[in-house]
Amino acid sequence: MSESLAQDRADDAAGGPYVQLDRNSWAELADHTDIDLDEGTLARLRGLGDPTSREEVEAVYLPLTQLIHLHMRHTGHLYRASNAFLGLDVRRTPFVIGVAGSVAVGKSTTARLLKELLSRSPGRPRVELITTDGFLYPNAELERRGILDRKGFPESYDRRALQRFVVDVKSGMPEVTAPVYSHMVYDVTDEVEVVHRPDILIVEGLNVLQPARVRSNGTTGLALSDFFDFSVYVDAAEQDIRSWYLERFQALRKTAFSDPRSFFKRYATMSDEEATAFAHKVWDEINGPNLRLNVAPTRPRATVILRKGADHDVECVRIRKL
Ligand SMILES: Nc1ncnc2c1ncn2[C@@H]1O[C@H](COP(=O)(O)OP(=O)(O)O)[C@@H](O)[C@H]1O
Ligand SMILES: CC(C)(COP(=O)(O)O)[C@@H](O)C(=O)NCCC(=O)O
Repeated sequence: MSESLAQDRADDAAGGPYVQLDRNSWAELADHTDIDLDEGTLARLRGLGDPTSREEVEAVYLPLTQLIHLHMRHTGHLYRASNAFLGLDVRRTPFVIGVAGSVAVGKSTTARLLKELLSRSPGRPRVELITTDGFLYPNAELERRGILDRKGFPESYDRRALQRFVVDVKSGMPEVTAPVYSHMVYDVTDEVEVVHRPDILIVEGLNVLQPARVRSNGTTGLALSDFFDFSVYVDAAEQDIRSWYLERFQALRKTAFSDPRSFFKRYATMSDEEATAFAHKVWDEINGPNLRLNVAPTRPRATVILRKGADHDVECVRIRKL
């Protein structure tokens, strides 16, 4: 048994803050209302190599959408009542959802599915999604700081700018811009994304559940997750995530890497052995250590943990009850 699974079991035995439901018990919670995704839409939302099926959407993502909707309704009531008590004339505050997990675990598919399903839920809320990679420091700055081989580690992001972005959206600013990262050029671009007062903002990224940093004087500030109303951690065993990463790397060689503009274009023409050795190295020296040191330790901070099995299907769901 892995250390983290053993810890989960110990937490359960001690009556910990989560309730764990297996896939079937979780699926039964859905009331099978009107939300449906056709195969074409689902194909558009899936990440490369991600096999998420309609059955998975129904069994896992519909109950999750309903649970989020419930939280959203009650959070809305609470804000309104609290603002009335304080005599504040504030517009509705966007409901912010964080989606965290390792590189290659399938966070993007989860985030895109939630965006689509939530926007079809009662009241048809306007949902916007941003990924945190736009807030990575540009390669030149990472190089200046000596951390170009630490892309994805917490220190490789402009955390202050990311937090400012979420605070600005949450405080109702009419237009808030976020920088855009390109996997193709392997760097932050000059493009920006503009978020216009959504009802729901989804923030997806490796480190969105990181706790606040301790300042040199021993005090702590606010963390990005202090502005989340709900969060999802997409979880799986590291050996499974590692093999999804390696398979995706091979698939990218035949697709994105063969574009002459791709930063990785030399891996498209390299021998299989050399390319595989490179992908192993990136996992073993960057993404694996980042998962173990920084990403996985934030898992207990999530409202919901989706635990995937080796076939990518969610096997069980843990929900914070306290
Ligand atoms: N080098 C790359 N070139 C093009 N697309 C990539 C590259 N690396 C990752 N991607 C794509 O970027 C998205 C985000 O990947 P990642 O950060 O690993 O998160 P996750 O797999 O959890 O969604 C995925 O859709 C993936 O297919
Ligand atoms: C861009 C990422 C850091 C993910 O960023 P996120 O949107 O999760 O903030 C990751 O997908 C990645 O490309 N890591 C780089 C590992 C490497 O140096 O190749």
